Amino acid sequence: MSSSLPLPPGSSGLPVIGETFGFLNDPDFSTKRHKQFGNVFRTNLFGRSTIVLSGVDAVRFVLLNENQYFVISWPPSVKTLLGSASVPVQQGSLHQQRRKLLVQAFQPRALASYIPTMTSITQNYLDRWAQKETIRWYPELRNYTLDIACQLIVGISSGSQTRFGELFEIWVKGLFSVPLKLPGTKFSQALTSRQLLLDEIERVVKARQSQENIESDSLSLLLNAKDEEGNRLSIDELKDQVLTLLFAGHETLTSAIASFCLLMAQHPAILERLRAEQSQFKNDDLLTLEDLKQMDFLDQVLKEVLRVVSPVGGGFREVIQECEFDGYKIPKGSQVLYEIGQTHQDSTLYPNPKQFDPERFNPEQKLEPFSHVPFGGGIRECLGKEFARLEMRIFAALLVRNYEWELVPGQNLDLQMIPTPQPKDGLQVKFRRKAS
Ligand code: HEM
Repeated sequence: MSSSLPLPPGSSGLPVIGETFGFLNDPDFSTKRHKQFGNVFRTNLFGRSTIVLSGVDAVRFVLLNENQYFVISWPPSVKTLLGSASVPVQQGSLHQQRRKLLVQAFQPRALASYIPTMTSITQNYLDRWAQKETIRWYPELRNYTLDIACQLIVGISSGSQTRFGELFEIWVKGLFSVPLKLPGTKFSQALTSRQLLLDEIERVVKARQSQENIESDSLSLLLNAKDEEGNRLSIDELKDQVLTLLFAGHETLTSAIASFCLLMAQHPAILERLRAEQSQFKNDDLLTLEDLKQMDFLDQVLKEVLRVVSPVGGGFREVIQECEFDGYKIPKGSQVLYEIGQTHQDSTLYPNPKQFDPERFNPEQKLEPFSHVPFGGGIRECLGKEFARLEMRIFAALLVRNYEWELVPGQNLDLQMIPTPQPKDGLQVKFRRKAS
């Protein structure tokens, strides 16, 4: 019986705040504790007793026992600001039904229809950067991914330059904050922005409903999507889902693309191999799904980027039934954190884990299930995984074909980890079009 087993080793830290401060501020918080205690340790985060689990067995255990031992758990600020209808917040059968509906915006046909828009926004940004010489790339990349998300998810052009983009940034800043509804707090500002964003989404939805020609974006697909009983999403639910997709599709992708840019600047031989692969394709900027599928080395490189710097560090779950892992009791009512980034650094899975080596993902190497989980897994696997992979491939292909960039010396390239990993000084580069 698990009740007689010991709790995992670790410390609860200070009263109330536990070890939250260290978790948020020390990039080696988990590494130190795993070294001392092994793959499982106990701590206290965000006011809750938390068990942190790392490694392939732990990830499999958590992700395959969703709804049996674990359910999704979000800090109160995230839950309120995403909205009760948002798919990452929903649980049980409703969650599964809603996923089936939303997944229609990410089917291969839908993805293929997104390629021209992704390509032209990418090309516009690349041309603009080439005229600037030196850029602080991270904020530019945030605008870039937001523009693509706004265009393809709600049909709003140049979103980052609009009032919608401004409101969105305020809303994002409140997501992981203390949920105090006092004037001036990040949380109340975000709540106000949420309402204004929902109003704007409603306006777009209503305009779309009265429009004859169908746009090629997720909103059109979601407006028409039906569940098994033939029901469509209500307008209130649609608004929450659209806001969620905008968020999920923006921060994570910015981090992933920026890591690609940084790692390629630091690994010129790999960049040269990528350029050689791209030279096999027609350089007319008209990418097709077929071309993208044949970029095998690029695919390996992007997998290694997501391993070395995982945009999402892990996922929180609440324990709904006491269970056992690795000889320890996992008590009901506590929360668990399954770790993605730490699992990707496990030297038994990835020898010399700090080294950037795309050959780890050579198709001849057999990958153990749940050892490479940048997009999570099980019934909550990332809904936008293929959208993200598509955007990353388009960006990377167009970038390496025609442009070169070098890191401005003297900047701090250490990563700030929250909310997603990003170079502390914003990734400053000299950028230009390659001489042909
Ligand atoms: C490189 C980019 C991305 C990464 C690394 C990533 C990673 C993840 C991870 C790890 C999860 C699961 C979290 C958990 O288990 O608690 C997740 C869930 C999710 N992702 Fe992504 N994501 C990315 C891009 C996107 C995009 C582009 C979209 C949509 C346009 C998206 C939509 C979602 C949604 C809706 C969920 C919740 C699924 C559910 O709860 O059923 N993601 N993502």
